[in-house]
Amino acid sequence: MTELVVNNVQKWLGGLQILKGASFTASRGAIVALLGASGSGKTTLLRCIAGLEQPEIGYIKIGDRVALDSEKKIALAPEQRNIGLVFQSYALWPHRSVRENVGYGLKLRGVSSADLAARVQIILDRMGLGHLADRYPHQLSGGQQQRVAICRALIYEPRVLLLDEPLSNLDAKLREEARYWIRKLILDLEICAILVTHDQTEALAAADHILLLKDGRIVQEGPPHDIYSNPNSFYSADFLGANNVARGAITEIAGDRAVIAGEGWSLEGIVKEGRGLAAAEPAQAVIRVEQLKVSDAPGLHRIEMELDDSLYLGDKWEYRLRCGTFTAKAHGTRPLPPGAVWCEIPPESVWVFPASSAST
Ligand SMILES: Nc1ncnc2c1ncn2[C@@H]1O[C@H](COP(=O)(O)OP(=O)(O)OP(=O)(O)O)[C@@H](O)[C@H]1O
Repeated sequence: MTELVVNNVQKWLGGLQILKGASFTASRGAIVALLGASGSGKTTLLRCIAGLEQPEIGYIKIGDRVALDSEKKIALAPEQRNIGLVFQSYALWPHRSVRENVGYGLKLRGVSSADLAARVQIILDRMGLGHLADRYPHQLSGGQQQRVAICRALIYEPRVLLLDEPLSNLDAKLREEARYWIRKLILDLEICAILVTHDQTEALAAADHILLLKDGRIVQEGPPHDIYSNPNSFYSADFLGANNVARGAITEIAGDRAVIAGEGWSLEGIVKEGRGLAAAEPAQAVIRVEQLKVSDAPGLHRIEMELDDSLYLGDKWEYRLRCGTFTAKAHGTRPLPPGAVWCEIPPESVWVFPASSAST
């Protein structure tokens, strides 16, 4: 069931157009990640949904209420929108206890103290914070503070939960745990969540649907697996994953197959974005690091490369490889001596784009 409709949202700030027509829908029991480089407009879009920014153009519906309709001059205030907001900084009140932090919004809305106490206790217990109700924020760990911030947003029973980089203040281990339990919580509560992140791993792991933003536009959207395995532009391909990028020129092209080559190397690949690709034109290819397989013998789709070094990464080894002007990384389970190796690069994993598509 659709809980959030965002249509053609356009926003100017300081004379610049920051959002250039964002449209998407989100359903109950699903997490949509707004992913993109710094400055791509993720937070601005979230703030427009929350009502903290007012777009000059656009339409936003939350549940069954129209929150924004620029044509009809409708713009609901944040507290009328039935949303919960969690900020990166958590924004807890330092001089209020956990119980007061979570319940304060309800108190302002005139909820009776008995009802308020019961609702606060239920949500704190649910999040494993019941025993910390009388503590103050400075007496809590970062992870606990984050849970309090989420309780405070959920206490209103919002239709849509908006999360702005909620995990970025946690250390790496806590972050992994937090994205698991936040996902579980949202699925259990069957609410709709919009998660702003610049961390691709977080978006891939936590979201059901990713919107990839660039310069105020959604340049690709889809389930994490689709975005990862079928990027529609160089930006999408290069933003996600760990990649090797080969820059050269097209030497052959027929349909969706092309050969890209540079000084001392040549690779067969598939054309992911045909616009502007022709023989002799500059081009670039993205190859996910995990697609390269290093071996010691020639074979189908194997090219000879020079192995410069093997770096120990703990759970694997990283090989630094070179073939003319093409340099690459690959992974393996053991260190290899420097020298000539054969590297298997299947054409399906060599995604060819025009050189100019770096900026689109
Ligand atoms: N009040 C403002 N006045 C002018 N420009 C602004 C204002 N707020 C944001 N911007 C600009 O809007 C663009 C988008 O900012 P936004 O914070 O939405 O990006 P973001 O994708 O969330 O980035 P980050 O990951 O760094 O938080 C940036 O170029 C930013 O400098």
